[in-house]
Amino acid sequence: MDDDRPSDESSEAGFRSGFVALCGRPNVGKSTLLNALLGEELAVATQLPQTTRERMLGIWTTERFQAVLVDTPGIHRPKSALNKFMVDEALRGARGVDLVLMLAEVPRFAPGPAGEAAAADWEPGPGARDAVAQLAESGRRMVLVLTKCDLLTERDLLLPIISKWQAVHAFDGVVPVSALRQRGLEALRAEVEQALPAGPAYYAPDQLSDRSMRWHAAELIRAVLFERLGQELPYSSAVTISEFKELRERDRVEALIHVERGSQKGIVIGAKGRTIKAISMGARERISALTGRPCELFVEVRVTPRWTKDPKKLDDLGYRAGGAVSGEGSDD
Ligand SMILES: Nc1nc2c(ncn2[C@@H]2O[C@H](COP(=O)(O)OP(=O)(O)OP(=O)(O)O)[C@@H](O)[C@H]2O)c(=O)[nH]1
Repeated sequence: MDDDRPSDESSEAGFRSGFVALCGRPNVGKSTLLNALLGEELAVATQLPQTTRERMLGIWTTERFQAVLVDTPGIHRPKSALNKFMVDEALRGARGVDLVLMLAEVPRFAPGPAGEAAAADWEPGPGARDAVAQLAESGRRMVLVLTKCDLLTERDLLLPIISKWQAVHAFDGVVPVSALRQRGLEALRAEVEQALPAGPAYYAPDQLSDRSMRWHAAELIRAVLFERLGQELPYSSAVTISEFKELRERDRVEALIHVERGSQKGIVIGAKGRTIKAISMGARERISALTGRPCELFVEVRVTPRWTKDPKKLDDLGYRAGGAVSGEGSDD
């Protein structure tokens, strides 16, 4: 990345700073890890794969370093224009960083001898291997982060899993974590610190993300929408904010949920408007928790036919290639 930091003579000797990409297949737990490291719900984390659509910078500042975390959409084989956009975003996110964290979920095995036998035969899947191969092309330092380790039935299985991964790629380090249980985060912190070059912070120490509250509000509404309707409304919805006003006592937010068909609009609204009401209430609480202020939220549902298929409509809804990270146009 271009170094556009102002020279800061007052920066502490020994302070480090730089960029770290969080990469991996969809649903491996990138957003949950980012939120665990930052201690806030900044990135949308749901049970459904591919809920992260655009890159966002999470700013992780400690006494010793500032790591600018690039949360990328999952790397997968794209079919639609939206999916292609997401994969391009992920690979773009890995370019020019100081460290790539390749996240992979630990495999799950039954306890006992049957599980041990299955573990002996286990190999990382073709999708994850593809992702590693694509990321390796960036030539960056790459650490494997084995996620969701709380789901591992026996700790003894960890070493064989790690050696199978090391046969796929010579990673610069391997860190098992559980973001949900806050385990392994210290070891990860040490890996990150070690990979960052000496230099002053890029952002103010209290800044948590490069995105506006407006953007986070749309993401949080999308998170609630996915949680409530994920199975019924897979990936055909988008959220835009038509107004975000900071009033004296509260924020006033007007949002549009875009779906592709009239029938989907009916699902989002629900019988007697119950679903949309529940979505608004849930999202209002989450926005308030992030801003620390009361929030008044108005949500409307609009049909935008075929928006996931049409690059022009993606652009209109804010999924703009390369536009997610400010000042990075020269990377494209
Ligand atoms: N048990 C367990 N579940 C986890 C952990 N981390 C994440 N999960 C769950 O895994 C699911 C996916 O997590 P996300 O953080 O949304 O994954 P992601 O990689 O950002 O997903 P994409 O949006 O597809 O890129 C969610 O249901 C999380 O609660 C963990 O440490 N342990």
